[in-house]
Amino acid sequence: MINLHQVSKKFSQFQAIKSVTLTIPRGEIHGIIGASGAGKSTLLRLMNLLETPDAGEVEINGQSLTILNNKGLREARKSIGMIFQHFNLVANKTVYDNVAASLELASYPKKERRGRVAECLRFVGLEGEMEKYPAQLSGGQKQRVAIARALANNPQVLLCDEPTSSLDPNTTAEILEVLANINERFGVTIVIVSHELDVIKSICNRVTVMAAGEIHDTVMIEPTGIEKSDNRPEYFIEQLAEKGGIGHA
Ligand SMILES: Nc1ncnc2c1ncn2[C@@H]1O[C@H](COP(=O)(O)OP(=O)(O)OP(=O)(O)O)[C@@H](O)[C@H]1O
Repeated sequence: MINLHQVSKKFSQFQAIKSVTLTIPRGEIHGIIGASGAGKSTLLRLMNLLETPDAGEVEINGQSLTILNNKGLREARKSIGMIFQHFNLVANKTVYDNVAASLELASYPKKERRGRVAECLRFVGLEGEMEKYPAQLSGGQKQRVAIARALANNPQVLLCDEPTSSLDPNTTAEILEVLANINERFGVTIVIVSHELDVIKSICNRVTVMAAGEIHDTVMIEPTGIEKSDNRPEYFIEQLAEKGGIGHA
Protein backbone atom coordinates (compact mmCIF):
# COMPACT_ATOMS: atom_id res chain seq x y z
CA MET A 1 0.00 0.00 0.00
CA ILE A 2 1.15 3.53 -0.78
CA ASN A 3 0.06 6.27 1.59
CA LEU A 4 0.68 9.94 1.01
CA HIS A 5 -0.50 12.11 3.87
CA GLN A 6 -0.68 15.89 3.38
CA VAL A 7 2.43 15.89 1.22
CA SER A 8 3.68 19.24 -0.12
CA LYS A 9 6.57 20.22 -2.38
CA LYS A 10 7.87 23.65 -3.38
CA PHE A 11 10.45 24.47 -6.07
CA SER A 12 11.84 27.87 -5.05
CA GLN A 13 8.66 29.94 -4.64
CA PHE A 14 6.52 27.61 -6.75
CA GLN A 15 4.19 25.28 -4.85
CA ALA A 16 4.23 22.20 -7.12
CA ILE A 17 2.32 19.85 -4.77
CA LYS A 18 -0.21 21.20 -2.29
CA SER A 19 -0.96 19.02 0.72
CA VAL A 20 -1.85 15.88 -1.22
CA THR A 21 -3.36 12.89 0.57
CA LEU A 22 -3.73 9.67 -1.43
CA THR A 23 -3.98 5.97 -0.60
CA ILE A 24 -3.21 3.31 -3.21
CA PRO A 25 -4.05 -0.21 -2.02
CA ARG A 26 -1.61 -3.09 -2.45
CA GLY A 27 -1.97 -4.77 -5.84
CA GLU A 28 -3.75 -1.87 -7.53
CA ILE A 29 -2.78 -0.40 -10.90
CA HIS A 30 -3.28 3.30 -10.31
CA GLY A 31 -3.17 6.03 -12.94
CA ILE A 32 -2.26 9.68 -12.49
CA ILE A 33 -3.52 11.99 -15.21
CA GLY A 34 -3.69 15.76 -15.66
CA ALA A 35 -2.52 18.64 -17.80
CA SER A 36 1.14 19.43 -18.36
CA GLY A 37 2.61 21.00 -15.22
CA ALA A 38 -0.17 19.65 -12.98
CA GLY A 39 2.41 17.94 -10.78
CA LYS A 40 2.02 14.30 -11.89
CA SER A 41 5.73 13.45 -12.16
CA THR A 42 6.55 15.31 -8.98
CA LEU A 43 3.87 13.37 -7.12
CA LEU A 44 5.27 10.09 -8.47
CA ARG A 45 8.83 11.06 -7.52
CA LEU A 46 7.64 11.89 -4.01
CA MET A 47 6.51 8.27 -3.64
CA ASN A 48 10.11 7.02 -3.57
CA LEU A 49 11.52 10.26 -2.23
CA LEU A 50 13.39 11.11 -5.45
CA GLU A 51 11.83 14.44 -4.48
CA THR A 52 11.95 15.18 -0.76
CA PRO A 53 8.66 16.53 0.53
CA ASP A 54 8.67 19.83 2.44
CA ALA A 55 5.83 18.56 4.59
CA GLY A 56 3.72 15.46 5.04
CA GLU A 57 4.37 11.75 5.21
CA VAL A 58 5.09 9.09 2.58
CA GLU A 59 4.47 5.50 3.62
CA ILE A 60 5.06 2.34 1.53
CA ASN A 61 3.67 -0.93 2.85
CA GLY A 62 3.44 0.40 6.38
CA GLN A 63 6.94 1.87 6.45
CA SER A 64 7.33 5.63 6.66
CA LEU A 65 10.01 6.75 4.18
CA THR A 66 10.06 10.32 5.41
CA ILE A 67 11.68 9.41 8.73
CA LEU A 68 14.48 7.29 7.23
CA ASN A 69 18.14 8.28 7.00
CA ASN A 70 20.03 7.76 3.72
CA LYS A 71 20.95 4.16 4.51
CA GLY A 72 17.38 3.29 5.49
CA LEU A 73 16.08 4.96 2.35
CA ARG A 74 18.48 3.01 0.11
CA GLU A 75 17.23 -0.19 1.72
CA ALA A 76 13.55 0.78 1.37
CA ARG A 77 14.04 1.73 -2.29
CA LYS A 78 14.93 -1.88 -3.13
CA SER A 79 11.22 -2.60 -2.92
CA ILE A 80 10.31 0.32 -5.20
CA GLY A 81 11.16 0.02 -8.90
CA MET A 82 10.85 2.88 -11.38
CA ILE A 83 10.70 3.25 -15.15
CA PHE A 84 10.81 6.43 -17.26
CA GLN A 85 9.66 7.81 -20.60
CA HIS A 86 13.21 7.88 -21.99
CA PHE A 87 14.19 4.54 -20.44
CA ASN A 88 17.33 5.89 -18.64
CA LEU A 89 19.54 2.97 -19.65
CA VAL A 90 23.32 3.26 -19.40
CA ALA A 91 24.49 3.58 -23.02
CA ASN A 92 27.91 1.97 -22.63
CA LYS A 93 26.63 -1.06 -20.71
CA THR A 94 25.12 -4.15 -22.34
CA VAL A 95 21.54 -5.20 -21.69
CA TYR A 96 22.87 -7.77 -19.22
CA ASP A 97 25.00 -5.21 -17.38
CA ASN A 98 22.18 -2.66 -17.21
CA VAL A 99 20.04 -5.16 -15.31
CA ALA A 100 22.94 -6.57 -13.28
CA ALA A 101 23.88 -3.05 -12.10
CA SER A 102 20.66 -2.73 -10.15
CA LEU A 103 21.38 -6.04 -8.37
CA GLU A 104 24.90 -4.89 -7.60
CA LEU A 105 23.63 -1.62 -6.15
CA ALA A 106 21.27 -3.56 -3.91
CA SER A 107 24.07 -5.96 -2.80
CA TYR A 108 22.17 -8.92 -4.24
CA PRO A 109 24.14 -12.16 -3.55
CA LYS A 110 26.88 -12.33 -6.21
CA LYS A 111 26.44 -16.00 -7.08
CA GLU A 112 22.75 -15.53 -7.81
CA ARG A 113 23.03 -12.43 -10.01
CA ARG A 114 23.54 -14.13 -13.38
CA GLY A 115 20.50 -16.35 -12.88
CA ARG A 116 18.36 -13.47 -11.70
CA VAL A 117 19.30 -11.23 -14.66
CA ALA A 118 18.50 -14.08 -17.07
CA GLU A 119 15.16 -14.69 -15.33
CA CYS A 120 14.14 -11.02 -15.56
CA LEU A 121 15.18 -10.72 -19.21
CA ARG A 122 13.29 -13.92 -20.01
CA PHE A 123 10.20 -12.44 -18.36
CA VAL A 124 10.28 -9.40 -20.66
CA GLY A 125 11.13 -11.55 -23.71
CA LEU A 126 14.72 -10.36 -24.18
CA GLU A 127 16.82 -13.36 -23.17
CA GLY A 128 18.35 -13.41 -26.66
CA GLU A 129 19.55 -9.78 -26.51
CA MET A 130 21.74 -9.86 -23.40
CA GLU A 131 24.99 -8.82 -25.10
CA LYS A 132 23.52 -5.97 -27.12
CA TYR A 133 23.90 -2.29 -26.24
CA PRO A 134 20.88 0.03 -25.81
CA ALA A 135 21.59 1.78 -29.15
CA GLN A 136 21.02 -1.56 -30.91
CA LEU A 137 17.50 -1.91 -29.51
CA SER A 138 14.08 -0.53 -30.49
CA GLY A 139 12.22 1.80 -28.11
CA GLY A 140 9.97 -1.03 -26.93
CA GLN A 141 12.98 -3.28 -26.30
CA LYS A 142 14.71 -0.50 -24.34
CA GLN A 143 11.64 -0.11 -22.15
CA ARG A 144 11.61 -3.89 -21.62
CA VAL A 145 15.22 -3.73 -20.42
CA ALA A 146 14.24 -0.90 -18.06
CA ILE A 147 11.36 -3.02 -16.78
CA ALA A 148 13.67 -6.02 -16.25
CA ARG A 149 16.06 -3.74 -14.34
CA ALA A 150 13.21 -2.40 -12.20
CA LEU A 151 11.97 -5.94 -11.51
CA ALA A 152 15.35 -7.42 -10.60
CA ASN A 153 15.14 -6.71 -6.89
CA ASN A 154 11.59 -8.09 -6.56
CA PRO A 155 9.91 -4.74 -5.90
CA GLN A 156 6.53 -4.47 -4.24
CA VAL A 157 5.83 -1.19 -6.01
CA LEU A 158 6.59 -0.12 -9.58
CA LEU A 159 6.45 3.60 -10.41
CA CYS A 160 6.06 4.40 -14.12
CA ASP A 161 6.60 7.93 -15.42
CA GLU A 162 5.03 8.22 -18.89
CA PRO A 163 6.25 4.68 -19.71
CA THR A 164 4.76 4.58 -23.20
CA SER A 165 4.92 8.21 -24.30
CA SER A 166 7.88 7.62 -26.62
CA LEU A 167 6.36 4.50 -28.17
CA ASP A 168 4.04 3.80 -31.10
CA PRO A 169 0.53 2.40 -30.41
CA ASN A 170 1.45 -1.27 -31.02
CA THR A 171 4.53 -1.11 -28.83
CA THR A 172 2.52 0.79 -26.20
CA ALA A 173 0.03 -2.08 -26.08
CA GLU A 174 2.86 -4.62 -25.69
CA ILE A 175 4.49 -2.70 -22.85
CA LEU A 176 1.14 -2.27 -21.07
CA GLU A 177 0.64 -6.03 -21.34
CA VAL A 178 4.04 -6.62 -19.70
CA LEU A 179 3.04 -4.26 -16.86
CA ALA A 180 -0.33 -5.99 -16.44
CA ASN A 181 1.47 -9.38 -16.26
CA ILE A 182 3.82 -8.08 -13.57
CA ASN A 183 0.83 -6.91 -11.55
CA GLU A 184 -1.02 -10.19 -11.99
CA ARG A 185 1.86 -12.62 -11.47
CA PHE A 186 3.77 -10.88 -8.72
CA GLY A 187 1.06 -8.73 -7.10
CA VAL A 188 3.19 -5.60 -7.66
CA THR A 189 1.37 -2.32 -6.99
CA ILE A 190 1.81 -0.15 -10.09
CA VAL A 191 1.46 3.62 -10.41
CA ILE A 192 1.41 5.04 -13.94
CA VAL A 193 1.71 8.73 -14.79
CA SER A 194 0.36 9.37 -18.24
CA HIS A 195 -1.28 12.17 -20.18
CA GLU A 196 -2.97 9.57 -22.40
CA LEU A 197 -6.42 8.63 -21.18
CA ASP A 198 -6.43 5.52 -23.39
CA VAL A 199 -3.36 4.18 -21.61
CA ILE A 200 -4.95 4.76 -18.22
CA LYS A 201 -8.28 3.24 -19.29
CA SER A 202 -6.70 0.12 -20.72
CA ILE A 203 -4.74 -0.92 -17.65
CA CYS A 204 -5.67 0.98 -14.45
CA ASN A 205 -8.15 0.09 -11.72
CA ARG A 206 -8.42 3.70 -10.53
CA VAL A 207 -7.18 7.06 -11.70
CA THR A 208 -6.26 10.23 -9.84
CA VAL A 209 -6.92 13.47 -11.72
CA MET A 210 -4.45 16.23 -10.85
CA ALA A 211 -4.54 19.96 -11.53
CA ALA A 212 -2.28 22.73 -10.23
CA GLY A 213 -0.59 20.52 -7.65
CA GLU A 214 -3.80 19.18 -6.17
CA ILE A 215 -5.92 16.07 -6.51
CA HIS A 216 -9.24 16.91 -8.06
CA ASP A 217 -10.62 13.44 -7.80
CA THR A 218 -9.79 9.76 -7.70
CA VAL A 219 -12.20 7.61 -9.68
CA MET A 220 -12.75 3.96 -10.51
CA ILE A 221 -12.25 2.78 -14.04
CA GLU A 222 -15.03 0.48 -15.14
CA PRO A 223 -15.04 -1.66 -18.28
CA THR A 224 -17.51 0.87 -19.70
CA GLY A 225 -15.29 3.87 -18.98
CA ILE A 226 -14.70 6.16 -16.00
CA GLU A 227 -17.61 6.34 -13.57
CA LYS A 228 -18.90 9.77 -12.70
CA SER A 229 -18.76 10.58 -9.00
CA ASP A 230 -20.83 13.24 -7.27
CA ASN A 231 -18.00 15.42 -6.02
CA ARG A 232 -15.97 15.63 -9.22
CA PRO A 233 -15.62 19.18 -10.52
CA GLU A 234 -17.74 19.36 -13.62
CA TYR A 235 -15.06 20.87 -15.84
CA PHE A 236 -12.81 17.90 -15.25
CA ILE A 237 -15.52 15.52 -16.28
CA GLU A 238 -15.96 17.57 -19.43
CA GLN A 239 -12.24 17.67 -20.06
CA LEU A 240 -11.95 13.92 -19.69
CA ALA A 241 -15.17 13.34 -21.62
CA GLU A 242 -13.73 15.24 -24.58
CA LYS A 243 -11.05 12.60 -24.73
CA GLY A 244 -13.68 9.86 -24.38
CA GLY A 245 -14.22 7.19 -21.77
CA ILE A 246 -16.48 8.81 -19.18
CA GLY A 247 -19.25 6.54 -17.95
CA HIS A 248 -22.09 8.71 -16.66
CA ALA A 249 -23.72 7.33 -13.52
N1 LIG B 1 13.21 20.45 -10.28
C1 LIG B 1 12.32 21.43 -10.50
N2 LIG B 1 12.65 22.73 -10.33
C2 LIG B 1 11.75 23.71 -10.53
N3 LIG B 1 10.47 23.50 -10.92
C3 LIG B 1 10.09 22.23 -11.11
C4 LIG B 1 10.99 21.13 -10.92
N4 LIG B 1 10.32 19.98 -11.18
C5 LIG B 1 9.07 20.35 -11.54
N5 LIG B 1 8.94 21.70 -11.47
C6 LIG B 1 7.70 22.44 -11.78
O1 LIG B 1 6.65 21.87 -11.03
C7 LIG B 1 5.45 21.79 -11.82
C8 LIG B 1 4.98 20.35 -11.89
O2 LIG B 1 5.92 19.61 -12.66
P1 LIG B 1 5.68 18.09 -13.03
O3 LIG B 1 6.81 17.66 -13.88
O4 LIG B 1 5.40 17.34 -11.80
O5 LIG B 1 4.33 18.21 -13.88
P2 LIG B 1 3.64 17.12 -14.82
O6 LIG B 1 2.19 17.15 -14.49
O7 LIG B 1 4.34 15.81 -14.67
O8 LIG B 1 3.89 17.76 -16.24
P3 LIG B 1 4.23 17.07 -17.67
O9 LIG B 1 3.01 16.31 -18.07
O10 LIG B 1 4.50 18.25 -18.55
O11 LIG B 1 5.44 16.20 -17.46
C9 LIG B 1 5.80 22.39 -13.18
O12 LIG B 1 5.38 23.74 -13.19
C10 LIG B 1 7.30 22.30 -13.24
O13 LIG B 1 7.85 23.33 -14.03
